[in-house]
Amino acid sequence: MRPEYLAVNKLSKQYGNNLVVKEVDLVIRRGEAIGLLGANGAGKSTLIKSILGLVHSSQGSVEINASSSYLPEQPQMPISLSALSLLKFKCKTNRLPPSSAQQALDDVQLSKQVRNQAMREYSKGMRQRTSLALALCGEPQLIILDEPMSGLDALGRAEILQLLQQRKSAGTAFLMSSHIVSDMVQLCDRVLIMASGRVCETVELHDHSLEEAKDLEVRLAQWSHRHE
Ligand SMILES: Nc1ncnc2c1ncn2[C@@H]1O[C@H](COP(=O)(O)OP(=O)(O)OP(=O)(O)O)[C@@H](O)[C@H]1O
Repeated sequence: MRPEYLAVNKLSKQYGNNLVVKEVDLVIRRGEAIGLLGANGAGKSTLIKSILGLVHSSQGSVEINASSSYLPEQPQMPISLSALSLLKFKCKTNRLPPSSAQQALDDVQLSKQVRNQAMREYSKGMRQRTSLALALCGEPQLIILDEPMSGLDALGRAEILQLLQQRKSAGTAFLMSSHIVSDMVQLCDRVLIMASGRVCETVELHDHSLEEAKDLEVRLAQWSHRHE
């Protein structure tokens, strides 16, 4: 059996009296991609932050047995730097070969000219590609992505999806939240539908077809209505 990269057991998170993540169980193995789907406020980002220890979980346990990286929903970028300087800095602090910086920026298709400009001059899509390059740089075994396609146009989404699929085929594991069901269906093996902090249903994907995407949309709408 493929190694377990992430094991989450009965994880809960409470803000004041508000229980926003409720007893979530989750296992991700090498080469698996798991999607988190849910309406605004369902608890996806809080679950991700609790897994990463960025917020203290109220209950439960998390085991990560892999090198990992994280793309936040709203990355804070040092905009006076260029993407290349930022990636080179990451390589230095993580003891990665300097060539990994150029490689990651090639992978996300940020042009040679743009990667040398200060990020304050970037469009939203260029910033998102830079954030993705940061998450992919050094080829971590487990990559956690909170809304990775945010700000990308249709072609950009297709390019990034293809890149993530290649990494997955090579054994990288993913946990990804997104509102774009069609993207999620193309990459993921399983999708966890969340509503009011709880995983209401786990949907296994088989042929990654349009029909599976439509079925997922219907299930998401049903669960989200029940928890309004
Ligand atoms: N720092 C915080 N303090 C108090 N409540 C919070 C905090 N962060 C999030 N919440 C609450 O937790 C709940 C879940 O929020 P979360 O951001 O995890 O949802 P989400 O599913 O990621 O939503 P979206 O799709 O809009 O990004 C919401 O009710 C939100 O108001």
